[in-house]
Amino acid sequence: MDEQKVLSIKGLLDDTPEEYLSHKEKYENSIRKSVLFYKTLHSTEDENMSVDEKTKLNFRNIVTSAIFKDNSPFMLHNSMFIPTIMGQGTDEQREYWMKRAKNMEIIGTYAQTELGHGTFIRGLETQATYDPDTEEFVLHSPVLSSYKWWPGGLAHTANYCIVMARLYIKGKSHGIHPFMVQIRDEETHMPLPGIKLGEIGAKLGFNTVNNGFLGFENHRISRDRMLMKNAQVLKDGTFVAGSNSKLTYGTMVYVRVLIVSNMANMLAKAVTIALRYSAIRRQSQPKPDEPEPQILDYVTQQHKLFIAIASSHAFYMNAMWLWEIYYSVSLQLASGKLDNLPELHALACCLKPLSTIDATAMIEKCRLACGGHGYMLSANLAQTYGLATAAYTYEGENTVLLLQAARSLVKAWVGHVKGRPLKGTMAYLAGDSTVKAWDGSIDGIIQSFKVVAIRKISSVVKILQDYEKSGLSPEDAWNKASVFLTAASEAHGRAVLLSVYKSEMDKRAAVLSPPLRKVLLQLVDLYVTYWALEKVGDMLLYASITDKDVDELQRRYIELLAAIRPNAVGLVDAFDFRDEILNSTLGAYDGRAYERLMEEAMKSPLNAEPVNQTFHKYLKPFMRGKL
Ligand SMILES: CCCCCCCCCCCCCCCCCCCCC/C=C/C(=O)SCCNC(=O)CCNC(=O)[C@H](O)C(C)(C)COP(=O)(O)OP(=O)(O)OC[C@H]1O[C@@H](n2cnc3c(N)ncnc32)[C@H](O)[C@@H]1OP(=O)(O)O
Ligand SMILES: Cc1cc2nc3c(=O)[nH]c(=O)nc-3n(C[C@H](O)[C@H](O)[C@H](O)COP(=O)(O)OP(=O)(O)OC[C@H]3O[C@@H](n4cnc5c(N)ncnc54)[C@H](O)[C@@H]3O)c2cc1C
Repeated sequence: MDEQKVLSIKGLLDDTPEEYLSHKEKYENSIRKSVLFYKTLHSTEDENMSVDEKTKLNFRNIVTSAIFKDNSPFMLHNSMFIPTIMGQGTDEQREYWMKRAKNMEIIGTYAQTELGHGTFIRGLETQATYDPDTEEFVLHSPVLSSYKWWPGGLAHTANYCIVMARLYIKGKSHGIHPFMVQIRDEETHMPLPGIKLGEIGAKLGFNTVNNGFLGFENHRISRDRMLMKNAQVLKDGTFVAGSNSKLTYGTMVYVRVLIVSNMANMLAKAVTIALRYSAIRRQSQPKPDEPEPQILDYVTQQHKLFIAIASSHAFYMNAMWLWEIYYSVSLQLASGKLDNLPELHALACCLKPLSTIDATAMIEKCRLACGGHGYMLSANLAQTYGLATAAYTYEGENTVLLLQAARSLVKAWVGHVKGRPLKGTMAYLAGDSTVKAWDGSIDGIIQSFKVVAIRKISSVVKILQDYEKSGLSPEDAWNKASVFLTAASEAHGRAVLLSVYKSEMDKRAAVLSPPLRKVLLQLVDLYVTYWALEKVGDMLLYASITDKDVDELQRRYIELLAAIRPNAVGLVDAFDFRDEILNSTLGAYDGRAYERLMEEAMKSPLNAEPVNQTFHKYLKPFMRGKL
């Protein structure tokens, strides 16, 4: 998709900064722009795109959706409504609904979370009771906590949604299943009878995504509205279970993978803004007889920012690698082969949390690295933080996902001890976990991260087993050990992130020009060295690092910062964000940050007049003692 084509759409870019719009105006403006933008985007995506093209388009979608400084009310339509139809619909359901959805004849969302439940899907309370007499499902929200709460676009935008509801047949629950539900009249957009809709209110970010609530009062839908690829309800009410009840969770795995690439993009945007600003900002005078230096020449500033460049590369390489796994597992699922699904689930449950934790922290560090001007909304760093930090919670709250990954790691380790073979990304757990002497090479450090993971997983399994031997139930033992279960998952995730980044770069290095190869491998070295220093406690405990080795690592880290400095601006320019997409007074390519700050300041409605009407109404009487 050509960004120039998108950006040239008349009216897409705001002349009035969104910051000065009301909550309602922000939403209305975002709808206006989404329609403008979507007409262009829509004409460029098709079924036959390659994995790489699709991902790039998603990547570009993500990049381009940044135009809004927030996300679009159409976001869930693309990122969950359509994927759920694809993944959960029968062939005929896909045929019918995909045409309508891709043509934007209907706009959908994905309604799973309720006021009372987000994490615990099996606790969802929205009911879908099958009526064999009319061959319909009756959707009902029995109590307030069963209202759907959070789905993007649900409040005023979508007219259809996938509702994840508990299926009841003849009084028996058959678990959570996806239902295609029309929620608004296609002509009038009025909520249909028995449907209550509204917006959940202002949030830290996502304020144009139109997150809403949805309540049902015995609302009837026909039998063919249950998406029946993985499980079916026959006309007479016979329930036909799917091969694996977790297949209904498939969309969430897809989005978790999408989030890893989204974090690469968000972080790239933030560090482009902060680093370009750091190149033009001059401050302080360490050498009395010299001009104020660029703040980018302060090594502390390089420490704050260069890791963000390397992390964006690491997330992107891991995301591309994970997409390949996702697509191959999806093909296997289509032919009924399920045995690689647990590994994909575990990987997504590691990489989504780690990429969102790191990206959120590093985007905030990019903001802080810009001093006072980083605090301006016109810098677009606070909004970028708001978008990124949401991903810590949505699509599976990070702690919960790390515990899911721990579940797989514990199973793998216990199986390994009993002689069962390990496979895929967990195969390294069978490796030697005793490190005789520290190996400070990149591969040596990555190996040390694998040793740390092995040791943390084996030790938390021992804790679990000791608790169970002491008489604790498996559930209580699990809860007691859960802090160290998440730590073991994080260690596994770190080992995956590091080794995949290195191996994916090695694959690409062969085709790079020597200068480019040198710079990109410096970033890999920086990333590995940074994390070895961040996790020096684990290295001391499990990888036989000595204080001399740490001293050497610190010097290497400082030298790497110095080596990367000359290419730092070029590295963020290489992310190739157009100014309109960065949408930042500090990050524009021309470096005119001060002029842009002033231009944006003058757009404040308060600057329309020299004296605000409150002077005469309140201040003057107050100052004259007349109030
Ligand atoms: C601008 C103009 C318009 C155009 C658009 C342009 C742009 C468009 C696109 C780009 C936009 C830019 C950004 C894109 C980024 C993406 C953002 C998308 C927005 C997302 C918004 C948020 C949506 C949501 O949050 S949806 C709700 C998500 N909710 C959750 O994730 C809930 C988390 N909870 C769970 O998953 C489960 O409850 C779980 C797993 C915690 C427990 O499940 P359980 O049933 O209780 O299982 P349990 O008893 O624990 O047993 C576990 C068992 O099951 C296996 N398992 C679990 N889950 C899965 C799975 N998913 N797949 C496979 N297997 C699974 C697990 O392995 C265990 O197995 P065993 O150990 O063998 O028993
Ligand atoms: C910006 C945004 C957009 C969203 N969009 C959508 C959407 O479009 N559609 C949709 O359906 N949902 C959406 N959600 C909802 C989101 O999926 C849920 O918020 C998320 O799944 C977390 O569930 P929760 O909010 O109930 O938190 P909870 O699960 O209540 O988590 C609260 C705390 O409890 C802890 N906790 C919970 N369970 C466990 C456990 N088993 N072990 C240990 N600790 C636990 C968590 O770690 C956390 O610290 C969105 C949320 C946000 C923030």
